[in-house]
Amino acid sequence: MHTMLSSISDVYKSHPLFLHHKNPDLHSLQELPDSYAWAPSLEDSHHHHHGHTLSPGDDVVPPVIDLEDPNACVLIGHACKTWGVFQVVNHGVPGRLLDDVEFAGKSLFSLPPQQKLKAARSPDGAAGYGIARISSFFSKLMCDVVVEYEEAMKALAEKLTWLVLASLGISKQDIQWAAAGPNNNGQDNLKDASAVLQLNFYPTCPDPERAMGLAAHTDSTLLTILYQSAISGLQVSKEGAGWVTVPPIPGGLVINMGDLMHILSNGLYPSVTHRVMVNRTQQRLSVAYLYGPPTSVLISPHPKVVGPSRPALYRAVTWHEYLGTKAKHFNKALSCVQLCAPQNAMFAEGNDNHKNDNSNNNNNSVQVG
Ligand SMILES: O=C(O)CCC(=O)C(=O)O
Ligand SMILES: [Fe+2]
Repeated sequence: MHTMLSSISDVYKSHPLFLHHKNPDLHSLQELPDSYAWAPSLEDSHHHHHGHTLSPGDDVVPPVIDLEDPNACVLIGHACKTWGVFQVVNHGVPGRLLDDVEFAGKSLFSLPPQQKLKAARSPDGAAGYGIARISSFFSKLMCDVVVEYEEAMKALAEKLTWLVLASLGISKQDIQWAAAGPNNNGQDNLKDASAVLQLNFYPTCPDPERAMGLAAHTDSTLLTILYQSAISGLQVSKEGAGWVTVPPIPGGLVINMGDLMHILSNGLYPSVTHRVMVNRTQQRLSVAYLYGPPTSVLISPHPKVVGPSRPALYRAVTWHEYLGTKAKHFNKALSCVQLCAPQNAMFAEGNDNHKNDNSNNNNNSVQVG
């Protein structure tokens, strides 16, 4: 389920998706339908890639960062570099609001299928009930909570974006599209940022070993704030450790780096690949706040993270264009906007005469669109 916050609906209009519920009533299944049974390779990854290459004492879960810690910025930078994901506590979003949004989401998904389908999302729509790209006339039921939640998420997403960028040495003044405008009382603001609120519901599954809640992907965002309630299921991919479960912590929020941050940071903060496993006995609700820049602003490796020894790895792209690339090429989308092979470019040392410092070229600036 999606609630539309900005011109993302214009983006979706240009990339219609024709998706249908094959089994609208997944609550009553005794057996896994064939259409939900994934290839055996899934089982391999269930059992064999689970932290076995790490020695005891290694970090096996993404860091939990206290946002009131004076050192939070440094901790965030380290987490972005090594994991691409972290959890935050003391983030200022009241536990009561998290409970309310969870309750509202659960009531929404527990409506009879025929009632939910009345709010089905159209192929070119951003709002409505549906599969994956999914919000609604039901939002009336939960309007106050959703509006309050969106406001809280927007404030937190801005704060986190500045912290992530600050950890790269990028300040507010360095991001033109996000700078304070004449109309916002001189307050720094990610002006006209775009966002989508997505509620995901994972029913219990009679055969969780053979099914997938949400397939492995990266988010096409700057960052995503995820509330996963108390039920685990989210896994992130970490080099050397395989799939690692992100354990739910009370009141915690999961922060994922998305593809646009990957591009903006010139690959220093890679977007995290993640997926969701299903559960035999417990249904699961998650609330994702997918946060990005205004959809028509060009995003490219920032001049502060581009230099003679580290040329820009990606070309400039708008979120609008990138979502189109993602719709077409899915997990290959980042490589579609890559400028040169990473082995030639990434952290190349003593090799600078073969490269240009592109920092004055259009491709490397963040422009107001
Ligand atoms: O349900 C989750 O924990 C993750 C959801 C997710 O990855 C997404 O909505 O993009
Ligand atoms: Fe995701």
